[in-house]
Parts: sequence; structure tokens; C-alpha cells
Amino acid sequence: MTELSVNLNAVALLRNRRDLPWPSVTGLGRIALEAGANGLTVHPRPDERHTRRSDLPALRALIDTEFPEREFNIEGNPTEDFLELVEDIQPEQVTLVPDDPGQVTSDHGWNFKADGARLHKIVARLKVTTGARISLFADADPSQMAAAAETGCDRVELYTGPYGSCHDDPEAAARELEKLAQATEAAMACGLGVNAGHDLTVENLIPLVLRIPDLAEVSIGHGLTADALIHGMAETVRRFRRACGQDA
Ligand SMILES: CC(=O)[C@@H](O)[C@H](O)COP(=O)(O)O
Ligand SMILES: NCC(=O)COP(=O)(O)O
Repeated sequence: MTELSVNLNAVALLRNRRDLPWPSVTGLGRIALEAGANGLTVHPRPDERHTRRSDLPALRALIDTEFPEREFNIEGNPTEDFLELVEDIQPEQVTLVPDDPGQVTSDHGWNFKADGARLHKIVARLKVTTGARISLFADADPSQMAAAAETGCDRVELYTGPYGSCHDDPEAAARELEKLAQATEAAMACGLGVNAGHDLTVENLIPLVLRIPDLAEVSIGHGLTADALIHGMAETVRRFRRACGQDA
């Protein structure tokens, strides 16, 4: 079964339009977990335009006190600041993403052949200091997976942006889906678990999970938050859970 982690960055982005505490990032996170989300994801960037460092203790406490079997996933570029942040918060999963501070959103995975030695050290450090599962953001490129595994990570998160951007071109979407399937096969052959995320929607999630039933987790924010404006967060989470093949 594919698990669903709800990314709260888009909720935080809306909150940050004003110097006011709503919509509440923790409150929407609670509704998502009550509706059966398997976990929460945040991607705190250095400029704090989405989730802020100060959001993280409350989300940690929410999971610890009310949903102890669910997971907190923190994504980010592994600067020293980021590493100290995850060491403080102790998430169940850390997803390392190679994005620059000014980047609008994440748009590529690691080049494991070039960055492998650096990532190996970071993965080793986080395993000792957090005990978290470590996932590395990856393009759908089977030839990178052996080098990804050599870093010592547990999983890769396949970047699904190119697949998500084909929403009006079914043939191109089918080609991107095949690339994701081939990359999953290569990653699993190297002993890695596989997550996926970026620009996923209920519509493109259903064929993704049907084609790649071994996906361990999808993390979804933008498309899920857009649907939550229409259907409400609880009903939206149930829709995405059903798209993941879960009973909801
Ligand atoms: C790592 C990744 O794929 C991103 O999708 C990200 O976490 C989304 O972040 P934003 O919502 O901040 O663009
Ligand atoms: N890791 C991807 C993620 O958390 C959410 O990405 P998106 O759904 O906001 O594009």
C-alpha cells in the first residue's frame, strides 16, 4: 500500500500572506491526520516563505501527542542550518533535496555520481543524530540508482514534476510514467525503497500507483491544497488516500 504524507507548505504560504495565524498549519495538519493521512511533510526553506522553523515544534508535538504512529517528514537542502534543524526536531524521515535558496520550487533530483561522497557523509551523520529514514530526491533516471544506494540512504524520492506537467498530454504522461516505473525497478534492485512527489493530483496519482504499486509513499502539497479549497481538507485527504489504493 502506498502511504500518503500531506505537505503543508502551501497552507503555510497562504497563512504567510498576513501577519496572522490562519489558516493554521498545525490545525490543517491535525485535520489531515484525523482523515487518515499517514504523515505530514514540510519543506522549510531558508527564506521561510512557506513553513517556518517555528512551525516545526508544534507539528512534532501534534504527531507525538495525538498521532504517535504517524510520521513527520522534513525536506530540504542539507545546509548546516537544515541539518541542525532536523537534529532538533527528530523527524521519522528526512528527505534531502538539492535546491538553491532562491528556487521557486524543487525542480530536479541529485546528481549522485557527482554528489555521492558528500551525501554519504551527511546520510551517515543523520543516521546517528536522528535515527530517521533518509530519502534522497532523485530524477527518474535508472542509471543513477546504484550511486544513490552507495550513499547509504534508505529510499529515493522520485521527482514527479515532469509527469505532473503532462496533465494535458496523455501520451507524454504515459512516457514519463514509464520512466518512473523503470527508475523504481532500478532503485529496488539496488535495495532502495521508493517514494515519489511533486505536482501529483488525484487524477495523475491513480495511474501512478496502479503502474508502480511498490511506491512506499507519496508526499503531496500543491494539488492537495488546491482540492482542499473545494472539498475541504478531510474529504480531500480521503480522496487522495483512495487514489493511493487505501480504504478511506
Ligand atoms: C521536494 C519537493 O518535491 C517539493 O515538491 C517540495 O517539497 C514542494 O515544495 P513547495 O510547495 O515549497 O514548492
Ligand atoms: N516531496 C514532494 C512534496 O512534498 C509535495 O510537492 P507538491 O505536491 O507540493 O508539488
